[in-house]
Amino acid sequence: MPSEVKSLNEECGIFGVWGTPDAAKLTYIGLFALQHRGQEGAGITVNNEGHLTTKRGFGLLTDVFDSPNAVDEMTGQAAIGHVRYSTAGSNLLENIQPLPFNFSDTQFALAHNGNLTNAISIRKNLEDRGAIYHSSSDTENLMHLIRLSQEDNLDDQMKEALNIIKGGFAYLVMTKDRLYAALDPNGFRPLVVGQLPNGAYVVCSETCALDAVGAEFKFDVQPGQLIKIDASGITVDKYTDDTQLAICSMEFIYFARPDSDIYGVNVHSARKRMGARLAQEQPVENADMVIGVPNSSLSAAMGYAEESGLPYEMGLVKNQYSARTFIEPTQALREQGVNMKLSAVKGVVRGKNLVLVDDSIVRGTTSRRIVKLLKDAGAASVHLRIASPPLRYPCFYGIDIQHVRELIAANKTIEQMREIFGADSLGFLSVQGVIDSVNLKTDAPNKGLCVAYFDGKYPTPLYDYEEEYDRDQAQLQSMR
Ligand SMILES: O=P(O)(O)OC[C@H]1O[C@H](OP(=O)(O)OP(=O)(O)O)[C@H](O)[C@@H]1O
Ligand SMILES: NC(=O)CC[C@H](N)C(=O)O
Ligand SMILES: [Mg+2]
Repeated sequence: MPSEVKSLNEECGIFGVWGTPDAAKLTYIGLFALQHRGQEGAGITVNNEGHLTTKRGFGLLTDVFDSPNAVDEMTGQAAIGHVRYSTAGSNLLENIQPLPFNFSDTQFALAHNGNLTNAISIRKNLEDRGAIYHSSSDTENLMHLIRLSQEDNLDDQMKEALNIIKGGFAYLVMTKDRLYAALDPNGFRPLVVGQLPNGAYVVCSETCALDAVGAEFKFDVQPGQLIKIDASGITVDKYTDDTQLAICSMEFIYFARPDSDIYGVNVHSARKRMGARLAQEQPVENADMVIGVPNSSLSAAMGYAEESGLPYEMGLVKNQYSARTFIEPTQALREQGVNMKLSAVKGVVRGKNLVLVDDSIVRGTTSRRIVKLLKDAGAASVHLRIASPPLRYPCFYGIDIQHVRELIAANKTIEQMREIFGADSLGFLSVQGVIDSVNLKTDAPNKGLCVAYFDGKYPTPLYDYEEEYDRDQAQLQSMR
C-alpha cells in the first residue's frame, strides 16, 4: 500500500436510482461525487427489465470504468453502486461491492456502508448449519439472513434480517422489481433520498451526490427506517422502534464532503464553527496568520481565522494527484525532505508565527511532517491546533481503525505529542465543542453524535469486538 495514501481512511459511499433511463451512467456520476469515501474498489449493478448485471473492480471509479463503453453498455432503468474502503474482509475482488447474488428464482445486489459488529458470530452460526459464503466481507450476512427468513414476503424477510445484524449499516438492496434502503438503529452513517426532475428516486450517502446528478433533496433516512422504491413509488417503513440517533461525529469533522448537508447541517459550516470554537478554547498569542492543512481542515482554519481576527493564508499546498501515485519516496529520501503530498509556501510562511489548523490526528504522521515542512521553510513558530478532540478509542461502526495502538493520542500525552511533532504548542477542541458546533436538532445524547472515539462510550454493545477491545485496553494500560 502506498505510504502517501490517506491516514484516516474513509468508509464507503453508496448510490442507487430507480426508474430512469441511463441509470448506470447516473450511478457513475453519483459515485464520482462520493469517491472521497472509498478508493480501494468500485462497482455498479444495473437492472435491465428485471435482469441484474454487475461490473466491479479494484481502484478508483475511473480505473474500473476505464472507457466510455464500460458504462454505456450497462443499459437499464435502475442501478446501485458502491465505492469501497474495506473495514471487514480484505481488499479482494469478491469483497468489492455491489455483491451480486444469483438464485434459481431471482437475483439480488447489495451495497453497504458501515461495519457489522456481529458478522463473525452470524457467519459461524450459519456455516455450522451449512451456509456457503462467497466473500469474506461482513456485508454478505444480510443476504443469507433474508433468504433464511421464514416470513412469507420480502418486506418482512428484510425486516427480520435487519433486526438480527448489529453495528453500523446503510444498505441498498436491489432485486429485479424493487430497491430497498435501510439504516441502522443509531444512524451511524448518513443516507439521503432525492428525486430527479423525471420523478425517479435516488438514495445515496451524501447530498453532494444528489447535486451531482441534478436530484432534489427529499429527506434524510432516519435510524431504523426501511425504504422501498418500486413501480408504484416510494414507501417509508421501519423495521424497529428501538432507535437513537448517534451519527458518526467524524462525518462532520473529516469524512463528508464540505458541500454536503447531514440532517440539515452543512458540513463546511459545521467545520467552520468547530474552528471558531477552537479559537476560543485554544487561542494563540502574537500569531501572524492561520493556515490550514489541505484539504479537509481548510473550513476549520477559516473559522479559526475569522474568530481570532487573524489573516487566513495559504501556507501549504497539496498535490492534487498524490492519491493516484503508487511510487513512493523511500525512508531515506523522505529524511532528505522528499515529500510528494504537501509542500510549504515558503514566501508566505518565512519568518512568521503560524497557527496551523488540522481537523484530526490519527497516527500523527501528517502533523510530524507538516510542522517540519513549515519549520524547514523558515516559519518562526508553529502552533498546532486540532479541530477535534484527541482520538483515543477505536471505531467499530465503519472506520478502519480498530486498534488503539494505532492512535497516537491513546499512547501519548498532549505534551509528548507536541514534542514528537516539534510544534511550539499544541491544543485540541473539546468534545462539547464538537457537539455544540454541529448542533443537530435532537434530544438524543450528545445531540445525536457518536463521540466514542474521544470518550470510549459506545452507543451499542460491541458484540464480536468486545473481547478484542478489552484486550487492547488492557495492553494499553500496561504500556502507560
Ligand atoms: O495523524 P495522521 O495519521 O496523519 O492522520 C490525520 C490526517 O489525515 C487526514 O487527512 P488526509 O491526509 O487523509 O487528507 P485530506 O485532509 O486531504 O482529506 C486528516 O485530515 C489529517 O490531516
Ligand atoms: N467502509 C465501509 O463502509 C465498508 C463496508 C463493508 N464493511 C466492507 O468492508 O466492505
Ligand atoms: Mg487532512
